[in-house]
Amino acid sequence: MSDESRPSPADDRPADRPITRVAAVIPAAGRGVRLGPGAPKALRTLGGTPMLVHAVRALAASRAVSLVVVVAPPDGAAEVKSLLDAHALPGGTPSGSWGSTDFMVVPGGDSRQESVRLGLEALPPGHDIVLVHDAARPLVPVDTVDAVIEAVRDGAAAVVPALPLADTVKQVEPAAVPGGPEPVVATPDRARLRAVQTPQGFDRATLVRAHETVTDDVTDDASMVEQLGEPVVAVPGHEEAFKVTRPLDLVLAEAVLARRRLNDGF
Ligand SMILES: Nc1ccn([C@@H]2O[C@H](COP(=O)(O)OP(=O)(O)OP(=O)(O)O)[C@@H](O)[C@H]2O)c(=O)n1
Ligand SMILES: C[C@](O)(CO)[C@H](O)COP(=O)(O)O
Repeated sequence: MSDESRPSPADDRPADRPITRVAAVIPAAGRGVRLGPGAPKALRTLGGTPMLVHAVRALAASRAVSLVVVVAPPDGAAEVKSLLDAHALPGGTPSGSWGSTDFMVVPGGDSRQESVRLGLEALPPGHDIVLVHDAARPLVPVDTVDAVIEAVRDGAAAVVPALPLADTVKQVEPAAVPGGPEPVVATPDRARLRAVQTPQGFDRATLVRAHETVTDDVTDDASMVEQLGEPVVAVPGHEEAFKVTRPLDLVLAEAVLARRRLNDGF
């Protein structure tokens, strides 16, 4: 069975635990400059299917996720809506819904942070847990999505999936001339560092407050919650939740998809 259709354990909660509805915001408005010339990154294909469709399927694979808000390129919301309608899950679901997961599309902004904020503003009431997931991480396994949801349901205000580093990391000073040697000033203890992925999961009120309060340009939502002084916890991430950023990442993503298809026999 594929990761896209595998049943999700995230709803197997004890009977006394209240149901908390989960929504996901998928920022997909980036241009993909580092990937090179072409369509906006989220609309480029992997295995013949747009990256964004893989990402929405990955989130919708969790039974806990009842709404996905896709944040499209600023002038591309209608195109993205048509694309998602055309790729709705098999079974003849109505427009705007993939199985038991509804979706909506809103236009994004100039930065990831602004796009996430616009997605959050569009969220209807009734979803108390919000995941934020990069469209550029199309192959995240459902078990990782569910682990993040579980940690928020267990009481964490902010949760990030994260992996230990494979490389030693150096802190450097800027080079004297562009492209020149960069003086190394420190080697942080790798054992205490993590590479952070998405989906990141939040208590909705905390995430909204973070986006209302923090004005610095930051690269992930959890760091905004850190700036509020609220605790953020890391849970194990997954190698297949990597971000498609540069051309070589596309090669890896195609290989992962091909392996899944071989394993699943389709
Ligand atoms: N104005 C922006 C910029 C980024 N993103 C989204 O944020 C996620 C992570 O960003 P990144 O991988 O950096 O994507 P791009 O900004 O498209 O890449 P680049 O920096 O190479 O242009 C992606 O899903 C991207 O679509 C967004 O919604 N709105
Ligand atoms: C949110 C993120 O994917 C966590 O690793 C990352 O920070 C996005 O960074 P980018 O520079 O926008 O690719």
